[in-house]
Amino acid sequence: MGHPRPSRRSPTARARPAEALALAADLLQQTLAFRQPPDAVLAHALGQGPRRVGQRLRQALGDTLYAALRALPRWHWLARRLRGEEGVGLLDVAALRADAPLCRAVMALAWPAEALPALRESDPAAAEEAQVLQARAAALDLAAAPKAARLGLPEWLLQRLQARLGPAELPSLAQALHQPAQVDLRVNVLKARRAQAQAALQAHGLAVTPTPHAPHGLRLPQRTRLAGLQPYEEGWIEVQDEGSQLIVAMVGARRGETVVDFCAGAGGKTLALGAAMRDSGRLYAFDTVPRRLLALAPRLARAGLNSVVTLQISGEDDERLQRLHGKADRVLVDAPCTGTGTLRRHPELAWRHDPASVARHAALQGRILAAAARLVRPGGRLVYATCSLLDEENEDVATAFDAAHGGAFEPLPAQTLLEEARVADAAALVDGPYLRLWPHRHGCDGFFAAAWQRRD
Ligand SMILES: C[S@@+](CC[C@H](N)C(=O)[O-])C[C@H]1O[C@@H](n2cnc3c(N)ncnc32)[C@H](O)[C@@H]1O
Repeated sequence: MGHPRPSRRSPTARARPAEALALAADLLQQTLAFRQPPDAVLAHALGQGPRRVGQRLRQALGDTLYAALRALPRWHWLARRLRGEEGVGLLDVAALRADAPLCRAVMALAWPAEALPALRESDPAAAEEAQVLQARAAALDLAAAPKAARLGLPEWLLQRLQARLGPAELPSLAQALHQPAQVDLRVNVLKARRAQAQAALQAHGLAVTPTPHAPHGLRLPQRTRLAGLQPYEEGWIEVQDEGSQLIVAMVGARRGETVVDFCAGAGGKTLALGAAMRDSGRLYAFDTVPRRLLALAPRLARAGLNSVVTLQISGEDDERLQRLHGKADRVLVDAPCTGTGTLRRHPELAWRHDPASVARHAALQGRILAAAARLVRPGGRLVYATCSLLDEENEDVATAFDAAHGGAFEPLPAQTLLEEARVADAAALVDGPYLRLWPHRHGCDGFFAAAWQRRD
């Protein structure tokens, strides 16, 4: 059964200051339609129309939308209990989206304490409403709520994570996934050394420290505007999570080699591979989505990379790939995945995916990995990576590849590859032969990587 589509009108067009919570509810409804990510919903809704929303309210609405998405089943359970509903079941996202008053209550409950002054300033009645709801919710006993509400993640995801980590560790993972992420930077070794970039950023007053593991990484404690700063404008640094940097370290690309970034997207890892190759040899960046590859061009220019060849492919079986069969020294498959390792940054992904989409991704991942493997030369290296937390997209894909290609590809232990790349404390980053990063254990996004060498 279909649900009413959210209004296509810009909410700002009818938002008076007294309607801040209605606007908030509208933002949540639009986000849960999954036509665009929350940042785009916010930019679209608040960035045009009569500017009746002040800067402070804008910021507060953004913070609240993310806070709501991060623990959605908890707010949903509380909101329905406050409506007097007993025995509230699991969150049904489509039903929530269709229920504007419920969305309003969810946003009121999720409104962070530090953002309440901004609400009070622009809409005192809404601030009063939020405070009353929050006080009433504080009197409810969350212990009676389903586990998904207590931990703030969907049931299907919790089941899988619990099977993997056990019940004791699950709450600390859930808590870590609900925290906003820090900002990691990768120093572009073509242009600067890490200490040099750190000093330059500190000169701008930024509290930047080296990342614990990645040799070229720096960490900022929170989101910071980098545009306009000399180290950024001159291409010394690039925003990249430490986990992504560690995946590139596993590829071990060197000067003069032929390297393929099979799922390059907007090229986060391509840029790091190009720097590792000192802009020599040949680096191919493939993707099926042209708009992503287009976004790569200015980033290549800023990073000073000339050796990258971008190619939009129709899919993993594009015939033009045959020319590269058996030729590449290294192939990275940074596969399309559910992104469950990045929920700190993209909390909406928990609500966009379900077991069926996990299965679809796993099937696609297996096909892409098998196709990409054909490009590896004898003695060359293949790396498969995801930013998913789920075995189905990680170990299961690697194991299925072993079963089908074990005669031709020998698994390489991640720890050895990381140590060769001068990654600090590599032993803490691996699980068996694989790189396995968890937000609550390693403080970065969740990542997985497996590597093989093609037998001669
Ligand atoms: C995880 S993202 C890549 C992120 C990128 N490597 C980075 O570091 O910024 C996966 C990418 O795979 C692309 N993709 C999806 N299906 C593909 C296929 N059959 N062959 C190649 N790329 C594909 C998607 O368009 C998406 O950009």
